[in-house]
Amino acid sequence: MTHAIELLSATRSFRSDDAVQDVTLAVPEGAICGVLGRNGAGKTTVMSLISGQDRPTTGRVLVDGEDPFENEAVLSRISFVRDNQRYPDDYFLHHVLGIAPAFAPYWDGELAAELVERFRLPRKPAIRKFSRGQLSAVAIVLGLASRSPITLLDEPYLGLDATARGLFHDILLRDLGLYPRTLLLSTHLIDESESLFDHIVLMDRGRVVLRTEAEEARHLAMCVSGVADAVQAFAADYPVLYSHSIGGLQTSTVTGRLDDDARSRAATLGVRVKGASLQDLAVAYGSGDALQDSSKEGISA
Ligand SMILES: Nc1ncnc2c1ncn2[C@@H]1O[C@H](COP(=O)(O)OP(=O)(O)OP(=O)(O)O)[C@@H](O)[C@H]1O
Repeated sequence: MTHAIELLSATRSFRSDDAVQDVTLAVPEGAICGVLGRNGAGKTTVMSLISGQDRPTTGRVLVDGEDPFENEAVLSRISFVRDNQRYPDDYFLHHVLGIAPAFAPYWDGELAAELVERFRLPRKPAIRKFSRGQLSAVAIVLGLASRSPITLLDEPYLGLDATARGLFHDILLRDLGLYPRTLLLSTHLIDESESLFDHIVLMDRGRVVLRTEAEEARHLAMCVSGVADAVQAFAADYPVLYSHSIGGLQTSTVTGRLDDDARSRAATLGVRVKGASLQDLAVAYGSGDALQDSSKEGISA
């Protein structure tokens, strides 16, 4: 399998703190990879390393098999659109759209025009006066219309209304179908974007705690809830990722497939069980309790 992006034991330290620690991951060419994790987990730092805007303190980052840092040939194939993209104070939308093709050799003006129209982006006022959602829409226009073989979208949904989010999904899938490329997307709106991903990288405190194909993630774990004693009896058979209790009730996320055995055991014990969603996994791994378990699982994308 050809990997568009590889990180090999990459660490990025700032003074004594590691923003990203010993990260190893590989994203196959043409995949849509969700990069998930709590605030400060290291998602933006990973994208900065991949886009050559930053360099690992130790370890390696490879894009199409090469170090992207100061590598013009590689950088010309990457678009990195951040959540806090800055524009000059006097810039209007037409300035941004006018200058974008100079930085994006695969730029498609027709797609940009369609997105501007469908996101209802105004020609006036200046971009600095745009609402939070309009700024996100500008970032999406740049990210999608660049048609870069490697596209990194860092939290593209901030402030976007539900219609605009649906539009983004539709156009993203349509355009990637027509012009396949490798896409990394970080988001906290996990439930909404889950269906987009074919790979998942889940980070916590600078480390990758789970990397897997999205399909596998759907069968990785179960959430069981009910009276604490019964939940604990059920969970005794599985590695527990995360538990929380209120009063005498408990919910636990446990590693294991929701199969007929699990269902009948849950029925016998009188607890509710369901397959863990990606959001459930993100909560479980983000609790910190699951760090050791995940490395034991040895899950890899
Ligand atoms: N330039 C820097 N100097 C010092 N610390 C930094 C720097 N950049 C990032 N960090 C730290 O590295 C950690 C990871 O930050 P990062 O922005 O990658 O997280 P994130 O997962 O993108 O978070 P969020 O979801 O809140 O955007 C944070 O603790 C952050 O404070």
